[in-house]
Amino acid sequence: IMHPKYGVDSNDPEHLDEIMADIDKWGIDIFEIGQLTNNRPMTTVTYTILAKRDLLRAFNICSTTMLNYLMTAEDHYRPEVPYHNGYHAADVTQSCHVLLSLPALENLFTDLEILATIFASCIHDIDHPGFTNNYFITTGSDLALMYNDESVLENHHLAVAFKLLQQTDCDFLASLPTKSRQILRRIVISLVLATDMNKHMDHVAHLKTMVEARKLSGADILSQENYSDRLLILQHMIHCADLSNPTKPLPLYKKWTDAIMEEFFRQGDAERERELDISPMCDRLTATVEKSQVGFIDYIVHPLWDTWAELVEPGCREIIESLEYNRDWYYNAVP
Ligand SMILES: COc1ccc(-c2ccn(CCC(=O)N3CCOCC3)n2)cc1OC1CCCC1
Ligand SMILES: [Mg+2]
Ligand SMILES: [Zn+2]
Repeated sequence: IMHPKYGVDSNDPEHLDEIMADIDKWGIDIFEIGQLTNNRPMTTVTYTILAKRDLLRAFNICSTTMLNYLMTAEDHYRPEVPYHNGYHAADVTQSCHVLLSLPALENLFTDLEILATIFASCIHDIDHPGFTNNYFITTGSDLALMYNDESVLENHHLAVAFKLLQQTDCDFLASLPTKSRQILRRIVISLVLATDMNKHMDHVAHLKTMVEARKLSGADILSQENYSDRLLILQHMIHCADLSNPTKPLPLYKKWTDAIMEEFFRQGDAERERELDISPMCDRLTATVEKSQVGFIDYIVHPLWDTWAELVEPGCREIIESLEYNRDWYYNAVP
């Protein structure tokens, strides 16, 4: 069967063609893709990337099965959640796609590692309820009980994503040899677990160590055959993509900020309702949105991207410049 060009139907195919021409570019408008595909940004972006990278052919993946899986997975993102929905999944997937194509990373990863990274990105927040790990832990939720307070949401995203493969005509990995399936599953698990903010400091430290060691040994940083270093780079990559909003063109960044703040405020509303302490930045009555973004950039996003830039230099220069421009904009917008 022939499928639509990007895997999904569009109310305005010409316009979608124009937007999707920028699929390899940092700063593509994910919101517009969603509007042109009846809220299917994740399926549209992921299918297009897999097809463009020839990964469907490389692994003999049936397009119909791939689209069944992607549509079902996208249906398991919650549209009522302001930030952690299918739009964010599409954004992280497309961002990883661009980072995978950086010149410094050319020919470094195997097709299986690339497939795993794109799969991990598109499902990395699946069935996100719109509350943080901390909320589930402090409220003694079943989810926290299930995962013993350890990367609760990230473990849930992984379990849901792999469970969906058992649905009829959704197992797009069926054609992979068992060994490849096991390797892919191992990579996907470690990448989604790497998106837990609690792992952030260890990640940055670990990558810094690796970059320093490579510099000292004089070896070209990115010519290693060593699997664990390649996995470390992919973990850092998906974490950078997950925290890439402040590096995007300002109009997009501001939309992401509005969305995450609304999600945080709804958590704050629930905490106020339940007479719990209101989490930082979650109180809509006292929040300082601009100041919070400046702090987020200075303490989290900039150090993370600086470490990444050192690894892939000079491929990240525009991204860092965009981040610094946006930081100044929010700094000057502080009331
Ligand atoms: C555009 O703004 C943001 C975009 C992304 C993030 C962000 C932080 C960590 N992640 C990774 C997922 C995670 O671990 N989370 C999800 C957010 O809540 C904390 C646990 N994502 C935060 C953002 O702003 C926050 C609100 C004001 C300053 C910080
Ligand atoms: Mg997450
Ligand atoms: Zn995420």
